[in-house]
Amino acid sequence: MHICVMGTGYVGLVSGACFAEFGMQVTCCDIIPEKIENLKEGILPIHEPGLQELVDKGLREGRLNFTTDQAKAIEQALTIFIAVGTPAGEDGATDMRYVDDVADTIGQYMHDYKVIATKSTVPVGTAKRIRARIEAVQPEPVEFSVVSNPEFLREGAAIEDFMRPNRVVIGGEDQHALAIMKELYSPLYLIETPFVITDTTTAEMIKYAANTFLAMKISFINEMANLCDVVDADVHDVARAIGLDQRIGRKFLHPGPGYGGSCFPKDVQSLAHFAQEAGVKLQLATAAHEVNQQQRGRMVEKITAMLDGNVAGKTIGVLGLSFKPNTDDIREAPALDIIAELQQQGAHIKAYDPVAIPAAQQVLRDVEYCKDSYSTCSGSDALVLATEWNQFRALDLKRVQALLNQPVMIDLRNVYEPETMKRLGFRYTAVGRRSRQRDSAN
Ligand SMILES: NC(=O)c1ccc[n+]([C@@H]2O[C@H](COP(=O)([O-])OP(=O)(O)OC[C@H]3O[C@@H](n4cnc5c(N)ncnc54)[C@H](O)[C@@H]3O)[C@@H](O)[C@H]2O)c1
Ligand SMILES: O=c1ccn([C@@H]2O[C@H](COP(=O)(O)OP(=O)(O)O[C@H]3O[C@H](CO)[C@@H](O)[C@H](O)[C@H]3O)[C@@H](O)[C@H]2O)c(=O)[nH]1
Repeated sequence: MHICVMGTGYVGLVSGACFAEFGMQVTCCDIIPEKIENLKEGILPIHEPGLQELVDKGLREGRLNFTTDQAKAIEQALTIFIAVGTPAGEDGATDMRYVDDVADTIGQYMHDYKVIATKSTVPVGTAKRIRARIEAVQPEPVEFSVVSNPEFLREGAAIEDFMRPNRVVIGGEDQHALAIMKELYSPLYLIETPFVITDTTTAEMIKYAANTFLAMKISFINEMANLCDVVDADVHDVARAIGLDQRIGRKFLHPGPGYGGSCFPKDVQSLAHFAQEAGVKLQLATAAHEVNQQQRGRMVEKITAMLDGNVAGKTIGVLGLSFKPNTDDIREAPALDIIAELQQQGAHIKAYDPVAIPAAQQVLRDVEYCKDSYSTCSGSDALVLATEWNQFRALDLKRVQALLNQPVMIDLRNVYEPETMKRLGFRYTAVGRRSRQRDSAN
């Protein structure tokens, strides 16, 4: 089956490469010519484990193509996936311009029946909006189906998430389109993937409900961690113990500097915004967002407190710039806001990230970018662990201590054990970790 994917960001590239791996004939389109020229040569715009191998294979075996020729790609395909960005607009509303443009392009170049499947995260009502736009620009009326097929992949684990999803959600209004969609995902039946088949509006709603619930879990544990800090309890034990209750679950209860990335921050706000437009006030979504915003400020306070209340003139080494490990994506990365605030307060910043430095250089000025963790420590008055890349989990702590001007570490991802750090002679703080020796009963 021939499919066309509109957009070569994370979702477009991963979906395209994975559908090609499933045996489909895939054409990925973008409006940025140099991106497409690079992709034709196998040069990827993003760092995602496993993606290079899949793209190389798809190109080599002729199942994966890249083009700016949208007319031809639309003409050839039976199913067209929309995978363009839906960034936050004003007041948390979703900026729909890219989705609208794609719908117009599809309408213009469509000459026979197509299934138009939205993978972008879009506000409730978008399927109807896409239908109306296509009908308005079609040169002559041609039948088509609009389907909502939200994507749940995580950056850094995108291939695995696409190939072995917890579920596939397909929202559609007619059986013919649903049958075509099920056929596309048929390899997943072999691994007994649950399919949720529903209407388009419900499918659109599911994506926001999932992301907002996960964001709420993170904000909840961050609030618990902040309280643990004050009452000297240990949030790891709290998270583990509550998570062992299967009704709660252990995942997404890691405290830290708050969630970042291109999804949770914008999607939580977008849900609250379109709910409000529908006359419904979503207090939990709003609270999750507010807690998340405040968490970054709290991290700055933690760092400042470890430097005697004043960072002016001090050098702070920061490990990790991307919003999470295994990606070079810095969209809404907590590290960036924290660095900007520390700079505002007069600190000099040294920073290292395994892959995100080129992206960070575009937005963060006056940072001394380093070649590895140890050169970041050298001459710094404190070390901040901002993103939990694996290589930061296994630092030679004796060497770190020797290189720092003073043995101060602020671990925003709770990678190290407070007691071990204390034993090694560090002045160490984390997020919600108990700092004094445990009771003898423990
Ligand atoms: N990033 C993720 O992990 C993830 C996961 C699930 C869902 N989503 C959702 O998927 C969507 C895409 O996210 P992303 O991170 O891949 O986006 P992105 O912004 O990284 O990439 C979007 C791409 O679309 C291209 N584009 C814009 N207009 C176009 C047009 N008219 N025709 C063809 N291409 C066009 C852009 O040039 C860009 O390359 C968003 O709605 C996002 O919320 C993202
Ligand atoms: O216990 C946790 C788990 C995550 N995070 C943070 O939350 C953010 C998002 O992490 P994650 O969900 O792993 O990455 P994303 O790639 O943003 O994926 C989310 O957003 C995607 C886009 O909608 C969805 O497809 C995924 O299902 C959803 O997990 C990151 O800043 C993490 O550091 C925490 O602070 N604590």
